[in-house]
Amino acid sequence: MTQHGESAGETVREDDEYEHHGGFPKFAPVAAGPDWPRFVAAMRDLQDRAVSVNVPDDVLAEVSDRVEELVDTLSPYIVPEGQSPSGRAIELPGRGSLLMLPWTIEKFGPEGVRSRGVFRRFHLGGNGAAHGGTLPLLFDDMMGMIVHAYGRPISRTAYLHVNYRAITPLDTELTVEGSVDRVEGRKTYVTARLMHGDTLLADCEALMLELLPGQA
Ligand SMILES: CCCCCCCCCCCCCCCC(=O)SCCNC(=O)CCNC(=O)[C@H](O)C(C)(C)COP(=O)(O)OP(=O)(O)OC[C@H]1O[C@@H](n2cnc3c(N)ncnc32)[C@H](O)[C@@H]1OP(=O)(O)O
Repeated sequence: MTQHGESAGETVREDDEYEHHGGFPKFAPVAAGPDWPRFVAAMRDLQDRAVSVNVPDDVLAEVSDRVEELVDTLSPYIVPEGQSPSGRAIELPGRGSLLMLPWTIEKFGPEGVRSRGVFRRFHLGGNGAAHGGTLPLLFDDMMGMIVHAYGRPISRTAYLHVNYRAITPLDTELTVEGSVDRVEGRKTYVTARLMHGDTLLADCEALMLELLPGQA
């Protein structure tokens, strides 16, 4: 058997590598346990605090001890990609993933996807506006979901073009909506718009390329 690489100190065989690395992992939706939403919500609050406080040294030392304890408590439960509820609990804000914007999907189908939510203090760029880098994160995840909801095979973003049309406020309910414009062979062209009421904040066009067999 051909040997391709090392993982966590173990040699990975070709058949294992195909299953875990050589193709895109197969994700299945999951119903997260009752405390997962609470855990993720508390972690989001913690992130907000982490970027917004100015803490006395003694308080910070104590908090750091407790955070390090939490990290140690969770460490034995690390699982491979695709096995955590994170990102797979589609009914939760941000699909239950701390990385994703904590937005809730309102519409999900071949005609398009719409999601609603707020940018929080954690997403602050400058002068009260969302950081410019957080919009592509929102759009890129939307593009993946739009392609998925359209029934296209797993595709990767080849490009993502964002036009920033107006300042994106924090703590303000916004919507993002998009759909497939056209499909040309492996290429799916997708567009989406970020709105505050009737005001266009940003729009985005992406080229999503269907993966070839074996492409990751
Ligand atoms: C669990 C329950 C929940 C379910 C509900 C949620 C679902 C949720 C799903 C999420 C699904 C994941 C979504 C991941 C979305 C990412 O964010 S992926 C991460 C970001 N993207 C990447 O890392 C991609 C990196 N790039 C690559 O891997 C490779 O470049 C690609 C994109 C696979 C393409 O490589 P390739 O297959 O070798 O393609 P190549 O032959 O170069 O080009 C093919 C054609 O596309 C054109 N093309 C390629 N790149 C470009 C470009 N940048 N601009 C213009 N044209 C281009 C070429 O010119 C060529 O055109 P033709 O000559 O055929 O006309």
